[in-house]
Amino acid sequence: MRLDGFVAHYDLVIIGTGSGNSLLDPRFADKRVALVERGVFGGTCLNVGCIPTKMFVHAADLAAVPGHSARLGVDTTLDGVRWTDVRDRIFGRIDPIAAGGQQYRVQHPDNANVTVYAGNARFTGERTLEITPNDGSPAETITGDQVVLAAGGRAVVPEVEGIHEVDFHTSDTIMRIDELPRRLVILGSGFVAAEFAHVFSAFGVEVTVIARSGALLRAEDRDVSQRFTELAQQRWDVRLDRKALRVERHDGGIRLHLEGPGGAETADGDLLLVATGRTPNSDQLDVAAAGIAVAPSGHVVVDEFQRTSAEGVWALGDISSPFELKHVANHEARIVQHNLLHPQDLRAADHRFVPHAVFSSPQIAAVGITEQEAERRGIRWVAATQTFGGIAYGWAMEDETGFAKIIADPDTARILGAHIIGPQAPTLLQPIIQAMSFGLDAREMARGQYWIHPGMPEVVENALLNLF
Ligand SMILES: Cc1cc2nc3c(=O)[nH]c(=O)nc-3n(C[C@H](O)[C@H](O)[C@H](O)COP(=O)(O)OP(=O)(O)OC[C@H]3O[C@@H](n4cnc5c(N)ncnc54)[C@H](O)[C@@H]3O)c2cc1C
Ligand SMILES: NC(=O)c1ccc[n+]([C@@H]2O[C@H](COP(=O)([O-])OP(=O)(O)OC[C@H]3O[C@@H](n4cnc5c(N)ncnc54)[C@H](O)[C@@H]3O)[C@@H](O)[C@H]2O)c1
Repeated sequence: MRLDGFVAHYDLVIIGTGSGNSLLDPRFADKRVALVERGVFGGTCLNVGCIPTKMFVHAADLAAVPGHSARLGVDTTLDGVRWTDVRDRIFGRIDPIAAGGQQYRVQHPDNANVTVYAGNARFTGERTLEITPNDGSPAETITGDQVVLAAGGRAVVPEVEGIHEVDFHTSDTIMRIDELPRRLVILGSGFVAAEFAHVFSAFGVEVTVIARSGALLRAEDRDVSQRFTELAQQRWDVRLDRKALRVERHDGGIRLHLEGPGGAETADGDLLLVATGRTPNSDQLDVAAAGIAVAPSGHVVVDEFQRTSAEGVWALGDISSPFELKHVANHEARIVQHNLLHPQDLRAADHRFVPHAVFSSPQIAAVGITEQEAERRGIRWVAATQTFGGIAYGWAMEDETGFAKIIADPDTARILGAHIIGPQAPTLLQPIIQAMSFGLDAREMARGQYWIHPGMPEVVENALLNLF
């Protein structure tokens, strides 16, 4: 039993068990640590993000095979998609990992120094947090010499009239539904929209995508975004330049009222997926009460060492990073880990060449600047493009839509950016990330090594050769 007014003090308090959980290793064994998690242990990527989505994408890629194999002379048919089997296989593998991770921290002797709080943390003062346990027991106050904010973000729900009166989904819930809908309306046209549109359409669902702007994935290089939009229009009902005005229940599902170039219109679906971005959880943590500065976007402000504006408070991952990507959260976790252990030898995070990939169909991967950005920032550049169809493996596949574009500095030949749309795009991008990170220039990269023939990386080799 805790006495009234009891405050538990720790050397280190970590809020969030996504990337936050990976901070702890045997080097922290002599420290008293509190680990606070209000939701499912393991955070977004494991439970509702990268991992399950890519497991669905893999299944969707298999379901999509009959759509493109016949023109190569291989007739296949899709006999069916056992949605609940797909779903249960995925979460039957993921849920035990989350449960096992929690059990390890709570019960294993390795973690004798760690106290796990299953509850919501909120700052009430400098490095002072009130924890409201999930089980309804009384709130507790804890303090820490060091505090790490790894509390991530959450899906944003836009202010569309009636949205809270219908049963809409976000990426948190759509993967656990009990049956496939006949029709799915997706509001938004970014990462989540592109990946789920592919998954559900490959599984036979009629998908409508509602975009505010004139293209899908418009943060990508303009040619990539345009190509993706053209291809999407062949598979899905894509509505561009639409404003969502109102949503209502209709015919057992939903009806979205839109305003577009052609005036008023509606989009009907059995389910609505809201995919309009994410916001950091800094507000719910009440970081202002601890004197922690926040940017207008809601991201906690950090310096190059991942320190916040408050003494002894660090932040990493989606709560402070506008990239909102797991590899960035992982990198920042390693930096915070080092800096906690070596306060006299702080390391800076490296955000120079942060890549991303969209696991839709086709796949997209990019790193560095776009031509549009180079123009905006007054950077001199040269760009070259290579189609997949123009190299042996892509030609063999009869790929007619994929390409790789590489942007370089005309004087130094340093690579400034790369944008790939087509099969295996994330894998093909990796050597370019490596070249940028280690300062290998485009000429050297193209000519100073062998490229396996006829391997798909020849698309990168030829884009590089086309540059100079
Ligand atoms: C559908 C989807 C697909 C994605 N796919 C990819 C991908 O393919 N590749 C990629 O790089 N990134 C992907 N991401 C992004 C990636 O998941 C995130 O960047 C990453 O998980 C962020 O990690 P984090 O540790 O910062 O936060 P999280 O993993 O979100 O962890 C934060 C934890 O803090 C807890 N928490 C929050 N507030 C409190 C509080 N007040 N008290 C106690 N606990 C709290 C939360 O419950 C959560 O468990 C995807 C995201 C989504 C939504
Ligand atoms: N493969 C990956 O790495 C991956 C996959 C999924 C998600 N994620 C991460 O999760 C984050 C969230 O993904 P997301 O797709 O929700 O966000 P996003 O920022 O990629 O896209 C949001 C979309 O919603 C639109 N939008 C915003 N407000 C709107 C409104 N009021 N009405 C209509 N449309 C509106 C935007 O124009 C944009 O198209 C991303 O930032 C990404 O970093 C990454």
